[in-house]
Amino acid sequence: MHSTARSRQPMAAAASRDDSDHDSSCSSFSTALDSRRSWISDVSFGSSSSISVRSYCGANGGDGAGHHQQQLLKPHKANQAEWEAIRRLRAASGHVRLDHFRIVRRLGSGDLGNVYLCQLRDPRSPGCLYAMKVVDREALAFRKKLQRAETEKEILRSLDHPFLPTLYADFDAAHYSCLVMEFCPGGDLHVVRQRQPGRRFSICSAKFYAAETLLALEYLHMMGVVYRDLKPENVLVRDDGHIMLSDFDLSLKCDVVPKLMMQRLSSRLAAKNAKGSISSCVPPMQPVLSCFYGGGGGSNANKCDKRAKTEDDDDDDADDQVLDPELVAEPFAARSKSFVGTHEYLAPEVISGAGHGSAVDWWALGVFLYEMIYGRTPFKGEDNEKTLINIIKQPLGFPKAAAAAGKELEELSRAQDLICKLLVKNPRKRIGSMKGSAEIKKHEFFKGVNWALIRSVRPPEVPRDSRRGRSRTPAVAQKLSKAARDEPYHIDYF
Ligand SMILES: Nc1ncnc2c1ncn2[C@@H]1O[C@H](COP(=O)(O)OP(=O)(O)OP(=O)(O)O)[C@@H](O)[C@H]1O
Repeated sequence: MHSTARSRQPMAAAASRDDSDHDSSCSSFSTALDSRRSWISDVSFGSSSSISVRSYCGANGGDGAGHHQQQLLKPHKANQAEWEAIRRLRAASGHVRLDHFRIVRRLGSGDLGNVYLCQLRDPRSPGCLYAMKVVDREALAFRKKLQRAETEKEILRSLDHPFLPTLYADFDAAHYSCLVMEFCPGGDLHVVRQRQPGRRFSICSAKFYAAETLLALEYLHMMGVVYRDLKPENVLVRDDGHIMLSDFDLSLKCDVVPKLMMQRLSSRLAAKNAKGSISSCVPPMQPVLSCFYGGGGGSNANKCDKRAKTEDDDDDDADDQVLDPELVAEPFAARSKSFVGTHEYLAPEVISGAGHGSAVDWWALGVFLYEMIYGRTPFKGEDNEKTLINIIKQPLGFPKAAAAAGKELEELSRAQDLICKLLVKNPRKRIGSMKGSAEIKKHEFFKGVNWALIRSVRPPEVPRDSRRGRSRTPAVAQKLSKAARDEPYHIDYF
């Protein structure tokens, strides 16, 4: 259905994506737009107490002391070469500036600006590569999209998670704003999928990518960010094969108040948990998802099934229940009427304009999982308008299973069950809408996923250079001659 990666490039024109407030009625849909393109027509609402965009520094930012502190506090990046190189630079020059970098090539273009691969001119940091997003503030102000760029910057500054981008530095140069982030050499999941047999991921690969994406969304929700633009094109692959969710210009930032939710638990299980014995299918220090390695998983899974059944049986015994508190940090109060996202991934409540919150990300996770497994999105119509009608009206269906059998078939039916629960049209009845990610993580499809150690799992695919143990640095960037290091930079390069 989506023949090539090219056909899914965002279109250049984006009349409907701006910061202006707009009634989110269906009449504003442009059916000519690429259905894979993200866009926004924004009316945010809600009680002012529930939505507040926090400002981390002055409007024009710059790599100054204002948010220095914030950029130094990235525990996940401790000892990482790229991070250390930027820290050294800051210590030596006080600021990070455009002329500290050499642009290697353009990585891509988005609605807001261009992204370049670049490297530091500092000879002490050979091979440190970065992705620099450059936006022309004057042009954006003219197109009324400056606020989106500011929101993206603000969100990026606040992130520190292995599956989300690290903002190493941000600064202004003339009327350009530059964001220096991690470079992902593995491309995006849309492109990666095109390379798979039948242009579909295996269930195990889909499970891996969905699990990491779920963790990224969980963290974002905990930070009060509703992502609103999940699609394979926005899931980039790092040099180690793990994912990085990118592109936050459509995200909604709001306050989140963590809640203690009480869940019913059998007294036996509660006692077990209290002793530190956590119910899990995978032994605590086993950094694998069994299905990625074939062997060994089956027996584990069987045991797990049996244990789960025993616990379920316990749960059925109402006299034997205790209440177990569970911390849920989900931006339940977030509400927006923006018509925002990518057509094929829009949740029904976005289309109806009834107002939406964080449940839109769980809907999008369902579409994402569906597309990874079946190679197409579930409600795609002949044009954008038909796609939107299908999302609202068409019941969810699955293509006939191809040659799946045995364990693969079992996994497929678990995946289908999760997709059904994520693609519930009523957001209040959708999985995740009551207890956030915790509810989804417990679904049978993710049985065996060691959430805490998924970072140590070998991903389904690792970008070629790193797998061979070579530097992932492209040849062009590996050795920077003195002349290249010192060559003047031209702001009109952009
Ligand atoms: N950190 C990165 N590493 C490698 N490539 C990147 C990185 N960030 C972005 N890119 C590439 O640059 C392109 C443009 O990125 P950007 O975040 O501006 O946009 P986008 O998703 O296309 O934009 P939008 O949806 O906002 O129009 C992406 O499609 C991706 O291919």
